[in-house]
Amino acid sequence: MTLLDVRGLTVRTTDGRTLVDDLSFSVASGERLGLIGESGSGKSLTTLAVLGLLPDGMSATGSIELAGTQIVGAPEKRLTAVRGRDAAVVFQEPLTALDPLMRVGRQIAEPLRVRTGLKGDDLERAVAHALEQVRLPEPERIARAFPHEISGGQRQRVALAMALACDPKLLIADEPTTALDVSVQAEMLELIDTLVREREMAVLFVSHDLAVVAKVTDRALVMKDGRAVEEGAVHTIVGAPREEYTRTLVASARRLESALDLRSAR
Ligand SMILES: Nc1ncnc2c1ncn2[C@@H]1O[C@H](COP(=O)(O)OP(=O)(O)OP(=O)(O)O)[C@@H](O)[C@H]1O
Repeated sequence: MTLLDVRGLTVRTTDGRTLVDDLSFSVASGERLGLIGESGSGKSLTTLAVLGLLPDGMSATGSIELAGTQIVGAPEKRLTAVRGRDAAVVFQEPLTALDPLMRVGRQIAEPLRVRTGLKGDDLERAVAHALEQVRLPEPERIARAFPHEISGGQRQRVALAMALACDPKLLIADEPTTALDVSVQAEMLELIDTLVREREMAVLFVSHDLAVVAKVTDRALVMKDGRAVEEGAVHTIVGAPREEYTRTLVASARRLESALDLRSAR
């Protein structure tokens, strides 16, 4: 069953620049699609459009159907109902999602309360459980902390716990490991992979890094200058890229990988 169906999506600025150009793709329930492309290719704007979160001065045309709801042109009330329940997002920078002045536990409690109706001690236990699920040690301590009192990797886990709190059908992950130290990137990727598999959740995974996309997704869509260049199974894209641009991405991922191998061998 199709969960997300994007047809002819075009994002323009009010001064007439086209940043996403006639893009079409779909994601089935439980499927994992990677959006890959260099910086500026339009990946983030595409995911923001899916959530109806385009910045001021930009508008979308075309069609985005998410779990049966038309997002393009939808009133804010309809978008609020969709966010969290049908699709939730983890951004590159966890502080985007977190309120700096609110304790972590309260930030997770709010979406949990809305979805489950839990209160008091039950809600507190559910918060601790949500923190344990993203493998945070000492959940009670983390729940009492403010975002600046925990590490970047822990903050990203908290942002993931918030995104998962409403049990969305689609998780959008926009470069979720890019801002993290290399040492915790692999752990975070593994965690996202495990949690979405357990929940049979669909994923739209955005990255400029083909190696990362290959780890978490089944299919990938390659974007360049706001357009789709190539789409297919990840192993086909990596093993036999058809387009010149994709070949360049694959080659640079290989170069990086071998450079890292050389470094770790030292
Ligand atoms: N708020 C904005 N105002 C004007 N132009 C923007 C804005 N946000 C993005 N753009 C432009 O839109 C294009 C696509 O940006 P987008 O952020 O979607 O790319 P991306 O592929 O996600 O790259 P990155 O990984 O660097 O975020 C770029 O040319 C960018 O400069």
